Order: sequence, then structure tokens, then C-alpha cells
Amino acid sequence: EKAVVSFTEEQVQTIHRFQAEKRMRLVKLDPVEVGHVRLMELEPGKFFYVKTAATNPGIFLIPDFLSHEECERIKSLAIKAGMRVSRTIYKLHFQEGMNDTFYNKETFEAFDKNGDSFLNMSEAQPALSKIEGVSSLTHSLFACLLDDILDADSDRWLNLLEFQRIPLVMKNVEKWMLKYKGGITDPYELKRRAKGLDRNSKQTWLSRQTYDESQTITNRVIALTGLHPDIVKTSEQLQVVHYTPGGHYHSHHDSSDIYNYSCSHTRHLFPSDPKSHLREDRLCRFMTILYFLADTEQGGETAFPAADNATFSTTIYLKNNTWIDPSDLTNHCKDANLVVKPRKGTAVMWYNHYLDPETEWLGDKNLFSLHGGCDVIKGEKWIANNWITVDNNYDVQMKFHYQQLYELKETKTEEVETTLQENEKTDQEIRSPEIIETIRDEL
Ligand SMILES: O=C(O)CCC(=O)C(=O)O
Ligand SMILES: [Fe+2]
Repeated sequence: EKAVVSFTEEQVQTIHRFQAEKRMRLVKLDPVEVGHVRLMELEPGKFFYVKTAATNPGIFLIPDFLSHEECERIKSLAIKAGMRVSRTIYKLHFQEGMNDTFYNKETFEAFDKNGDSFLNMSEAQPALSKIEGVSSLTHSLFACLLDDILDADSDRWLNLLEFQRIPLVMKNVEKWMLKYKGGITDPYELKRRAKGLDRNSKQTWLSRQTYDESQTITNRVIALTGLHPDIVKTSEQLQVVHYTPGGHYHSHHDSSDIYNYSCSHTRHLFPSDPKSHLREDRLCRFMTILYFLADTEQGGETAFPAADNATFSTTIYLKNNTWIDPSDLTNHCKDANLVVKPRKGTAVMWYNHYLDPETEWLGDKNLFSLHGGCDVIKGEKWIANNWITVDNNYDVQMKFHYQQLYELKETKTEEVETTLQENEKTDQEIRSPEIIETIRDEL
């Protein structure tokens, strides 16, 4: 059941008193300058080197932040939980217009030959043959149609909601067919597509209870960041990611721009908001602390294309007759301003947002925090993302702390439920990279 929260007057008073006594601030570690090294005691008697790798945003490297045993333990817990294909953040919900006589559950099930609740590439094409021209699309063009319009969460398959949504996006599909059914010739388009899937990895989520029951890692993070413990303790679960050769995550921001609707992590505090279930996720991630859980034989670097750059742009440009897409980490990893090689135990920490100079609370997203994972070439890559979430609305974040830490100790929050459901999904194979190869051949 969804956690519905209404605060009694007494609870509100407690929250306010707490705030008045000790108004929390967000703090940042001063980067000083690139190459600056500080020695920090992050555990009683244990010192760690914290090295500045960039100043805008502040990006820090902390070698041996996790011990080899901790890395191994997190990996084996992740494997036990089950690794699933990574999705991007767009989530669909059943809505008006998704009750078509053809694009419905029965039809979906009839086309889902292997019964795994997803239509893979070869199941999806016949299922969409009612749309004129779709059956004669080449394999790679059909993959483009999926990527562009139909596969909303970018997991490379159609799920029931995406199938039911087809009538709502039919106009776009028709326009797409008019433009592309004969092939893609625009060099800009070809360049964009040759970089392949935005994200090509498997992942799972681990609760703090599971991977850090003794709170040693959490306490280390509190000492490193200087943040109030409540912020660190109520942050997202740990996302463990595994890449194999060809795996990557093209440049992106971990956090969303600030809008005046609620953050994903606090949305359940607004059960009466009639639109809340229709909105895509808005991720409010003040910081990222990324752990390398293994060495990677070749490739798999974490790249920051815009770190410490004078200006920000992700526009594709023409250089010596070739199109350069700076966000394409498959082809332009080495062009990034900062490239960090995976090293077991090292933590990479950076700030996705500015601080609001007036409130000292969450400010605008810092575009220069753009980053991603380059292609693994040889071996494998294991990382874990520890995202520090903060609602830009201070009062909402305080209510969230109260609810998470004092009130709902034994109640699962919405976020935890989503995570558990995700972990329970049936396993899937990653879509073969052949499609990308075909597009590259067409270049
Ligand atoms: O794999 C990497 O190095 C970066 C991963 C990343 O940016 C993410 O998971 O958000
Ligand atoms: Fe990221």
C-alpha cells in the first residue's frame, strides 16, 4: 500500500522546533585547485587521501575509500539480488486513451511468445504490423522506431504499458514513417544513432540495511561530505551497475533541473496532488558518490566532458569533415576534459548542483557535471552509485527525514517498493549490439 502521510499538528510542531533549533545547510568540500590533496580522517584513526580532479564542478577522487572486502561483498549481494537491464527514467502510467480494442493486454499476451511480459525485437515487429509500413522496415530501422517513440523507458523492450500507449503516439509514429521509412541519410542523424544505446548495462538496488548494516560506509560518507547525517541516511538506495565489453552510459546529468513539482523521492508526501502519478521522475540528486568495485582491464573510464570548461555545449559539430558528438562516449571518451580510470575501491565524488547563495540549500543544476561511462573494451566494470538526494524545498526535505527516520521505521516507502518490484522482474538479456553495428555500416 502506498504510504500516505498527513502530519498531525503535534508532529508539525516537532518538525518546526527541530528546524528552528538547527537549520540544516548543505555544504561542499572546497576543491581549492586541481591536484590539491587533503588527508581526511573519515573513520577514527583511519586516514584517506582526497584529491581534487576538477573545480567546476568540484570532483574528488578518494582511493581505497572502500576496502577490497567491501567491494567484493557489495558485488556478491548485487548478484544475489539479481542484475536487471538498466532503464532510463521515463515511467508510464495507465491513462485515458490506453484502452484500445487492439493495443490491449490480450493482444500483447498473444504476441509475447516466450511469456516473459516483454515484447523483444522479434516479437514487437509482428505485433506492430497493423501500422502501415512497419513490417517492411529493416531490423535496424525498426530498432530506431522503438528507440525514438515506442520504448519510453529505453530498456529495449516493449512492456504492456508501452504497448497500450501506442494509440496515443500514433501521430508521431506516422510522421516518423514518412520521414525515415526509406532509411536515414542525414549525417547528423546517423552520427547520433551510431553511438548506440544511451545506456547499456545491468543493475540492481541494495538497501542500506543490506549492504551496510554496521553503518561503517555511511559514517565514512557523512565524514567525507560534511553533510548532516539525516541527509546521508535518508538518501537513495545503492545502485550497483555491471558493464561487459561494449557496455557504456553516454553523457548525462544525474539530477533534473529544478521545476516546481515534487522530487521523486518526496512525491509520496503529496498524495493529494492529482497529477503526481502522471509525471515522469524528477531526480533531485545533490551529489553523486560513485564507487569502483573492480579494476577494468581496458576501457570503462568515467568521463566528464565539460568539467572545468569555459563554456557548456553538447552540440554536434563538424571538424575536418567529420561530425563530432561530444556526448558520445563510445567514440569520444578521450576527448573529455576529465577521464577517470576504474580502480577497485576508489570513490569519485562530485556535485550535481550549485548551492543557492541565499538559502545555502539546493540551487540550480550545474550543467558542467555532465558525465558518463566509456565503453568497456576488455574485462568487466562494476560500479555503485551512492546518490545524495535533497529536495529543493527545505521544508519538504525535513518532513521526508522525519518520516523516514522517526515515523515510518517499519513501513516501506514508495521508493523502496519500486526498487523491490524492479528487483523481482524476470531477467532479460541485453539487446545485441548488432543493430548498432548495422547503423555504423550505413555511415
Ligand atoms: O559508469 C560510469 O562510469 C558512470 C555511471 C553513471 O554515470 C551513472 O550510473 O549515472
Ligand atoms: Fe551518472
